[in-house]
This record gives sequence, C-alpha cells and structure tokens, in this order.
Amino acid sequence: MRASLLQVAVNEDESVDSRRRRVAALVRDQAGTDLVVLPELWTTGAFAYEGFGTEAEPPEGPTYEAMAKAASEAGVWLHAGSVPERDPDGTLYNTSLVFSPSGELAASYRKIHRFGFDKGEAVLMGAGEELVTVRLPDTVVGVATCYDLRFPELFRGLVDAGAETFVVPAGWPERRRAHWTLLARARAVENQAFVLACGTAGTHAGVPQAGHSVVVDPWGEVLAEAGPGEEVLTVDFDPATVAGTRDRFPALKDRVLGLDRPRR
Ligand SMILES: NC(=O)CCC(=O)C(=O)O
Repeated sequence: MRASLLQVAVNEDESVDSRRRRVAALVRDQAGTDLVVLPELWTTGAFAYEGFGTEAEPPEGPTYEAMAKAASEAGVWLHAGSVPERDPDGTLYNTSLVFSPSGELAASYRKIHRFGFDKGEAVLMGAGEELVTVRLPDTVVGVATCYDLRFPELFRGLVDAGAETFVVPAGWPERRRAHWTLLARARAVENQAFVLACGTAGTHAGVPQAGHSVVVDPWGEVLAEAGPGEEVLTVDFDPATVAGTRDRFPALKDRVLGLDRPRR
C-alpha cells in the first residue's frame, strides 16, 4: 500500500483560497497513491485561533468540495486533514474529512481532545464524542488528530474498533517535536499498528511548526520521516503485517484492565 503524507506549509502570507487551490493540485499530483493525508487545520493553521471563527466552514463547505473533487480526479483515498467546521447550531469543531476515490465522504471525525487548556481550540471549539474508523481496501484506518496522540486510551478504543493503521493529521509545534516522534512510535508499538502522522510546515500565529511527518511500523520502526519544510512523504507499507505481528507477539490479548475487561 502506498501512502503520501502532504506536509503542507501553512504561513500567514498565503490566503486560505490560494492554499486550498495549491493543496488540491498537490492531491491531484498523487494519482496512483492508495492513501493521501493532509495536516490538521491546514486552511487556517492550528494555532491561528482567530481564523477558526472567520474561516469556519459548514459541513459541506469550500474545502469539502475542493478535496472531494481532488480525491475523485486523482482516484485516491484522501484523509483531507481537518478544517474548522461550524455546525448548524453554530458550534465549531476541528473536523477531519476522509474521501473515497470516487469523491464520496467516507468518514468525518471531530477531534475529541482539544488542545489549549484555557485558550484556543479548547475554548473556541466543541469536543468530538465518537471514535471513527474507516475501512479501506487494504486496511482499517483509525482516525485521530494531533493532541489526541497523547491519549493512549483513544488508540486502544480504535484498536478495539478494528483499527490497524492510525492516521494522525497534526499542527505540532517545533518546540515539542521530540514528543511528536516519541508518541507516534509509542502508539504504534503499544497497539501493534502502523502510524501515519502528517505534520505541518511553516509558521503561523508565531508558532513554528515541527514538520517531520513520520510513518512508523507496528514494531516502532520509523519507515520514513520528513524534514522541517513543505514536503510530500511517500512510503510503501504492507498493512497485512499487522495481523501477523499481533499473532506472533499477542500482547494485546494480555490486556486485563479497561472498561470492557474483567479485572484479574
Ligand atoms: N494542534 C494540537 O493539537 C497541538 C498539540 C500539541 O502541541 C501537543 O500535544 O504538544
């Protein structure tokens, strides 16, 4: 299976419309890839909080339309990263969109763990409540977003829902890059799954982004890692190895704690 992580540069000198057109062209250039991934909040920037309200889109807004069209034209599965969504009652969400190669919306995920503590996303946006997986021809994808990466229980829930490959779009700052790579590897190892973590390049709201998109295999080995700038990180991997890994080293079956398991 071939995946391309589009590590898009998000800077304030480019308009949202211009970046949307540029990203759609990048997606179209990935024809022949099985899965294309974009970063978190790439239209506005994950730390450009003032853009959340002004650039928020209805469920089927301009980014939805542009990405659905690009996925269809390229004939690729597209995790289109996330956009600030304004739902009919006016609540904002950090919403990821996954499109099929025919341009149909296959899944959407509202980020559960909002980043910012007492400001930004944690204050301006509502929290998602549902775990989301989406079945691709070669794997079941579990969807998470950026700060979600710090919550292993979310990934265990996705494993229990059948996930074999985690796709994690992000706007992760350079100053915490060490955590980014460590957490991506940890989620891969503990869940014996692939992790496709797509970061952002550039600087927005004064926050330099880490870039360093990374693909990790179920043993925690980094298969590919981008640099700091805008880059397309393409990697071939075999999702079928997840089942074999879990059979050969059945640690997940040894779980005794958790909401749905009896305590010994
Ligand atoms: N956009 C985010 O969720 C940022 C997360 C982050 O900076 C961190 O967990 O550290």
